[in-house]
This record gives sequence, C-alpha cells and structure tokens, in this order.
Amino acid sequence: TQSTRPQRLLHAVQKNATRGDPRSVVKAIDNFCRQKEWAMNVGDEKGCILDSVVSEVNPVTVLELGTYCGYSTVRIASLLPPRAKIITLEFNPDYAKIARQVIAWAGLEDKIQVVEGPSGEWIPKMKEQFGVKTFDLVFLDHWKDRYLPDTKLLEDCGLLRKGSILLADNVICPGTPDYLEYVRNSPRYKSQYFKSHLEYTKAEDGLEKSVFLG
Ligand SMILES: O=C(CSCCNC(=O)c1cc(-c2ccc(F)cc2)cc(O)c1O)c1ccc(O)c(O)c1
Ligand SMILES: [Mg+2]
Repeated sequence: TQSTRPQRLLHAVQKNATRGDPRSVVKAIDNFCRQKEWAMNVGDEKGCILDSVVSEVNPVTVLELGTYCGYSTVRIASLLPPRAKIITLEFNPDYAKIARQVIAWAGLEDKIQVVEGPSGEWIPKMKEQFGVKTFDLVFLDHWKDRYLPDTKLLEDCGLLRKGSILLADNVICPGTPDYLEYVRNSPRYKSQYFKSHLEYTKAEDGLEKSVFLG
C-alpha cells in the first residue's frame, strides 16, 4: 500500500537524524522538505523566529495547536528549561501517530504531551485534565479559521494571564484575517508582525506575536 507524506517524512528522520538529537531531527525534516517533498512544517526560516521568541519567553507551560508531524513541537521542546512542558493538540489521528514517533526519535517524550482531538473540545478541559493553570506561550498552527475562536476560548477559560504570549503561524499564507484583525485592534493585546516566507518557498508569510495584557 502507498505510504503517506508524513510516513515518508518520519522515515527520513529515522534514516538521517541521530536518536536523542533534536537539532538533527529538525535538520533532517527541513532537508526532506527542501529536497524531496514540501510539507506544512513551520520550517527553518520562520523556525528561527519561533526559536527566538521561545528563548525570550522561557516558558514553563506551552500549548501548541496543530502538531502535524511534530517539527515545531521538537523545535520548541528542545529550548525549554528542565521542568517545562508542552501540550500539543492534533485533530488528525494519523498525524498524531507520526508526531509521537518523531518526538520519540528526538528523545523529547518527557517534555511533550500529544493530545488527539478537536481544540474546541480540549481547551475547556485543560485545567481539570492536565492541571494547567495558565499558558506562558501558545503556538497557533492548526486550522486557520480556528485561531480566533480558540483564542477567545482560551480567554474565557482563564488559560491566559497578563503577559501570556500568543505566536501565530501563517497569518499571511494561507492567512488568518479575522484573527489578525482581532489581536491587532483589541485593547487586550499588544501585537507585532514578523515578516518571513512560507516554509521552503519564496511566498510571503509571517508570524504574529501577541502579548495578552489581561
Ligand atoms: O490539516 C489539517 C488541519 S491542521 C493543519 C493546519 N495547517 C495548515 O493547514 C497549514 C497550511 C499551509 C499551506 C498549505 C498549502 C499552501 F499552498 C500554502 C500553505 C501552511 C502551513 O504552515 C500550515 O500550518 C487537518 C486536520 C484534520 C484532518 O482530518 C485533516 O485531514 C487535516
Ligand atoms: Mg503552519
């Protein structure tokens, strides 16, 4: 039977990356996506912006919306302080299965919890299910029309605190116009746009970093 792109991406990691070495896993995926097949990872260019925001925030609790194959999950987790944790939500069970194996190859299972299901259902259960108080950093990279409703849900569930950072991928391509309008015009956020390119291409894209003001 024909393999899927996530399966081929995982094989490239197992073939070319060193077990327990997150940076080699990131490199192997970027090489696969540049040389073999494009895939919707945040990629190396936007990944460097992600790295700088994670290093600056130094978060203890991270929420990622949209795991896909775990590329950004591994990127973020490899920069977290010892006791810090990342919860990553993925709707698609096939993606989640691949992501768990990519994360295991990187040796980061202890810092990462992959949760399967719709973000709209899981966000209201975060406190009771995972003992989360608030998130220091949220990386939005799932369905682009879920960024705004899920942000409002995070606010309503008391999962953001004064200073929580939202970092959103793809605000230009594919684009998240309603989300951008909200975080850029709401008095409850201070927003900043980091211009970049759509992963592995020359098309414009960027990340929007928004600080929740409480
Ligand atoms: O894929 C999903 C939804 S989550 C992935 C969201 N991410 C994107 O869509 C995304 C897309 C692009 C992009 C794609 C084509 C272009 F021409 C240009 C850009 C880039 C990104 O960086 C992204 O993050 C899913 C869920 C449940 C299911 O059952 C299922 O089959 C699929
Ligand atoms: Mg993306």
